[in-house]
Amino acid sequence: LNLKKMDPDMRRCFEYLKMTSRSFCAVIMALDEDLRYGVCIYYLVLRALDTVEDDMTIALDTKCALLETFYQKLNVVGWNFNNSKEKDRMVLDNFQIISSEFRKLSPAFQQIISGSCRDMGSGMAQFLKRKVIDSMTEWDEYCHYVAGLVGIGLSRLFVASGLEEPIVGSDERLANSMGLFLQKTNIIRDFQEDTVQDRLFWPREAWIKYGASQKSLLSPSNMHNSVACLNELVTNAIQHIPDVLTYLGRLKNQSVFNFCAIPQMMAIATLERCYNNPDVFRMNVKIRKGEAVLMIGNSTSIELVKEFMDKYCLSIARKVPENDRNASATRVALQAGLRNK
Ligand SMILES: O=C(O)CO[C@@H](C(=O)O)[C@@H](OCCCCCc1ccc2ccccc2c1)C(=O)NCCCCCc1ccc2ccccc2c1
Ligand SMILES: [Mg+2]
Ligand SMILES: [Mg+2]
Repeated sequence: LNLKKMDPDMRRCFEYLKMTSRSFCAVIMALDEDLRYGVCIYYLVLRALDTVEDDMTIALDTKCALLETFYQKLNVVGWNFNNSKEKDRMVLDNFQIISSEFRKLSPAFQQIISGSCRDMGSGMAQFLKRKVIDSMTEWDEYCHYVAGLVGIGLSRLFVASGLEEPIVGSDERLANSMGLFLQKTNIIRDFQEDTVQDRLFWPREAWIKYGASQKSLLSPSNMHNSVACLNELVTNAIQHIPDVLTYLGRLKNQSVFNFCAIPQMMAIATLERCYNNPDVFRMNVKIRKGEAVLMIGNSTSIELVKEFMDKYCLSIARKVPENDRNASATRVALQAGLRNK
């Protein structure tokens, strides 16, 4: 990456990427040239939008209006937002740098990124007004807005760049599943830290069978039920694996494949660590660094990815408790993931 040749504003955008994304920075930097710039700006624009969504100090009506109109700020020269208290507020404080680089992208890239931001902002506003996520269908809907749309937008960027075939961008169900698998894994893993901050992302239709409220799953006396609820949500998430493998199998460009495969590998490894694990209710369960490094080196072909996927699905299958009420559903979901050999 030739930081010398790059204009100073774009250099600053890569700095913001490094500082606000632990898990996506390296894989974005590894993308082929023009995709790298477009995806970096795409990330920063949506991270800025998400930082507004996450900021509990912004009044509800102010926040909803800002989320719904945020995409228009991409064309307001000099606009930024410096009232955020969030950890990633630097992308809002310096939004005018990000939007100035956005306006240098190709019209095709600009249209994809702006449309994605518009749809995500309106979906986020919709869910802010609902307060809780009720049914499993609403869980899929929320994850569609905050992550499925990213999979769809990225797929369109891959096609617009000429590096991937049209079907990658037109099959929105598979692209959506790429996002849902990642976001559901995050929501499952982040349960403890989200719940103590009163951020409720676990669907009521699931936890209502195991406790009086999402918070009640934190109480040690309820641990058997809490773990059963956790296992039910992991079972729901692994149902996206066949779509993920089909999507990855269609990719032709090596840098695009690595960019798409590595986050999915991190997700299945995280789900394997979370499954049937009471630590999820005490701390943020992380995969071991060595394991992550091993996966990154071995996620370069669909055959290797399928081998890794099988390894983790078998490891989860070995942990399924006989008396878990979802045991058979979990085994069926794991079989579907394995059958995709
Ligand atoms: O605040 C935090 O630190 C975490 O926030 C989570 C939340 O608030 O729920 C939550 O915020 C979601 C709203 C903003 C989405 C920002 C994003 C993320 C990754 C990208 C990767 C490439 C390009 C653009 C991207 C945009 C979050 O970051 N969840 C992590 C999972 C999101 C996955 C997005 C995604 C979807 C499909 C993909 C397909 C291939 C490769 C990467 C993919 C990445
Ligand atoms: Mg966030
Ligand atoms: Mg958020």
